[in-house]
Amino acid sequence: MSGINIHPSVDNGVKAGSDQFSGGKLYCHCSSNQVEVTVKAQCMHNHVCGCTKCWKPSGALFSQVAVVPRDAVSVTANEDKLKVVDSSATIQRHACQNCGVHMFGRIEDTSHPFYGLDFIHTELSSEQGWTAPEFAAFTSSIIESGADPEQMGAVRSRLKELGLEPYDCLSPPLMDAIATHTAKAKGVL
Ligand SMILES: N[C@@H](CCC(=O)N[C@@H](CS)C(=O)NCC(=O)O)C(=O)O
Ligand SMILES: [Zn+2]
Ligand SMILES: [Zn+2]
Repeated sequence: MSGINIHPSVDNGVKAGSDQFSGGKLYCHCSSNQVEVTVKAQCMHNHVCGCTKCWKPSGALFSQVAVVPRDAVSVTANEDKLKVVDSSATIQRHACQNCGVHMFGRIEDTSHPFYGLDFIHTELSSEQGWTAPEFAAFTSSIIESGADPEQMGAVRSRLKELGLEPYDCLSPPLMDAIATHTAKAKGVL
């Protein structure tokens, strides 16, 4: 054990996903009347995120977050418990008002590069087979939640040991995809 709690889903090693997997149900942490979200798709671009906005389980330095097509996501129980955490954010994070867990994040701006994709935390599902996290995003942002800046070398080493290359924004392929979208929107590509 390293003593560094990246996220419970990866702290004992990153488990590979399954090609046959096609989705599952997500549940909030309430002991009764749980919010249930049904996801009818395998996830993509799973990663750990160090930013202050993504929901992290208690004790974890990072969130684990992936995307799925928004039309594959539906709230199938106790939708009345959900509320958008910050309506001014690009990603509208729908959280259970009782336990605080974020059930899905949605982009409503149709011009956004990631419009059409919802953000989900696959550890809210008991099913195995979700695509595994592939990299670490917004690593430096963990400091904004109170992580010791002196610890960053050890955190980045641990991420590399787990095969989660640390970046301080998104991964290069995703940053390239965003820039390509922006360039096309501006007409320079
Ligand atoms: N340093 C900031 C970074 C926040 C940030 O930009 N988060 C990324 C990754 S989730 C993002 O795309 N945010 C859009 C949003 O939260 O709506 C923080 O930690 O709060
Ligand atoms: Zn709840
Ligand atoms: Zn984030």
